[in-house]
Amino acid sequence: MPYGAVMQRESPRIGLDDVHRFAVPSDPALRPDGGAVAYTLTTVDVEADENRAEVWLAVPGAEPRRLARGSAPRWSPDGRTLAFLRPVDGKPQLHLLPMDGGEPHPLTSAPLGAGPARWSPDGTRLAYAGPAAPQPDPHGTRPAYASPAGPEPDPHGTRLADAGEGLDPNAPVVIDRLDYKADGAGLLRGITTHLFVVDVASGKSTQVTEGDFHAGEPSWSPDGTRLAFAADLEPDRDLRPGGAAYTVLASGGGEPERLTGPDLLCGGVWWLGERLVAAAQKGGPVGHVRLFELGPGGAAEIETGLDRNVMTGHPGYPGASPALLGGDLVFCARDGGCSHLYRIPGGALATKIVPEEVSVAGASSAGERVAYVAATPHSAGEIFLLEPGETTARRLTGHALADADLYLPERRTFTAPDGTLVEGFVWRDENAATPGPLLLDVHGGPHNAWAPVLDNFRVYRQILAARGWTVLAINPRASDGYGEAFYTAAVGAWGLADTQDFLAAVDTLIAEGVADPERLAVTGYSYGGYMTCWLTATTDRFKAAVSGGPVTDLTSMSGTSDMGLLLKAYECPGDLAAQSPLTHVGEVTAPTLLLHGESDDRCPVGQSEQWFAALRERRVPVRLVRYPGASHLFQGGGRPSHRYDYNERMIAWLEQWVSGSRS
Ligand SMILES: CSCC[C@H](NC=O)C(=O)N[C@@H](Cc1ccccc1)C(=O)O
Repeated sequence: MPYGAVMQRESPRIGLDDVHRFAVPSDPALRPDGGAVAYTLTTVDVEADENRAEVWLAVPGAEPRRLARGSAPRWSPDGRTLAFLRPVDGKPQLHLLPMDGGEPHPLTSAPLGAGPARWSPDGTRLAYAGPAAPQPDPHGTRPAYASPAGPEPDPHGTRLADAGEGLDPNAPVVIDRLDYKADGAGLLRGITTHLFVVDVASGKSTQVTEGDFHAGEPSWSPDGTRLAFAADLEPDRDLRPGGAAYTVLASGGGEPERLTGPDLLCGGVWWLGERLVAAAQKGGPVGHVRLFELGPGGAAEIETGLDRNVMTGHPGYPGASPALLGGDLVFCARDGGCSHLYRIPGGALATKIVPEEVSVAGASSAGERVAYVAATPHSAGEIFLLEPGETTARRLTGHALADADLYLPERRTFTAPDGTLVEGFVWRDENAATPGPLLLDVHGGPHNAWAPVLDNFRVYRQILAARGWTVLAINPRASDGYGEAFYTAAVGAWGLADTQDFLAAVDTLIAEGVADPERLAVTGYSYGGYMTCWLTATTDRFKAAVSGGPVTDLTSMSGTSDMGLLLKAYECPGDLAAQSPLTHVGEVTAPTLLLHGESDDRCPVGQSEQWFAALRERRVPVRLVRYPGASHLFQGGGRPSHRYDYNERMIAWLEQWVSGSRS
């Protein structure tokens, strides 16, 4: 599809088919001379029911162009070669694209696939974190890696390991520790993530870390002799949260050298010039991530002057790795629902360098320039370039849905009964009849946040607004972007602490005459699915509910989720039953649609099954829709047909059960 061109649309309003029309850029890489940005563009192949990843190039003043099939482009230090990932026989392998002419050619043939490349400072080697085969099993009982039900296709090829390409799907799986599965990868069967270094000239690959742990993304020392990475090497790491910063010899054969102590839970470490910067939590796994400078004297927190969570970027949690901009540190932190880029000029506090209404999902700097990808109220993602001396970044791409007439979110502040201010966003047609039906939309986490930007999954917001609904997305306490006290305000009090925030916002819109109290509905995913069930079990306000991938029973979650221990010991310490919707399921009357990925290892489908059975037994209208092969993150990277179905069923359910809503 050429730049800017989108398939013809029949209506100026967004429709269900637009789930297939979004083109979403990610992973920008600014050329070392600052003159061009390579990035991944993800589109949908409707026929194949797959997401398609391509490497594109944006040059200021020219139309972006497609370079190659693949993802995760990285420039060589001289700017003449792009390394990127492309699947070969279903496994991501590093390829090289000479930028002064020539075809891309494969560099690696790693048995389990490679990961995104990091060039050595002299451009002779590439490091990556990728899957490593299981260690020999001393008892001889561990089967070779295999997964009977393979996960969804991964167009970027950057997932931990595709454990679905195994040998014997019927082999027993032997489990001795809690970390035997991970959402998205499924059963790990002994596969670990390790660091590899590939010689560019010969293609020879060396595994530089090994052992029973997972190594995080590598970062080169300025002299090219060592790699820094974050990992948890403790033997009982499955029993408590961990993670430390390490360095290891890039040539292989060395032991990792630990740089941080047990007081920091380190999630990433980067060599920025001569500085080693780590992103870590201090004091426990539920709280803000902060930046630390690592030196001979230990780790010193970098003073930003912000009470904001540092966002290094994870699926569903937009952000970017810290980087240098003209010698100053730049990093991402969440503010008011959006991930923003900040710069710390020498000796001063952090300053925001992006507009308020964008959410940054990746950044790359060179000299005094920084390129970033951000969602905006009008687009699910565009590439921007901030030039030296400029305060406004230039948009280099136009991947927004052309000619779509969007309902733009209105930023609102509501006051909870205890006086707490709660922010939210409202989508509605200002000409719609009032009072009208209202859908309360609850985000997951619970430490994620809604942002006032276009979302390539939730087209239901636009469609419902066109049909006279108001969609209300609230950032209640526990949301990210409002300070650490707000972030931790529902620890041990899921549902108990935040219900008032949702109801205060709903009641405000009722009092304003916008929402009809007889036509209220609620939806949400994951923690949002939890809250959907909780609100229908503990109030009688909602006429219908659509609960996606929910947590319904914290007791069974603690032994079945890949994050069960974190949930039980740190998020919901105390009385699990008191915080579980299932305790109150006998009160539910709202017809409920449950939408769940069958391969969800974060909130296993049994959570929906329990809710379904309890409602069905009491003859409350309920339907469970299971998406085969879909992980917890299927809304972002899952099959296009599943994303379409999710939106279609939600709208149909709401219109069926919230009477009088059809315009
Ligand atoms: C400290 S929350 C970590 C859990 C995680 N957050 C980010 O990805 C997550 O998946 N949250 C779920 C709900 C959940 C929370 C804890 C354990 C299992 C599931 C969500 O997306 O809402």
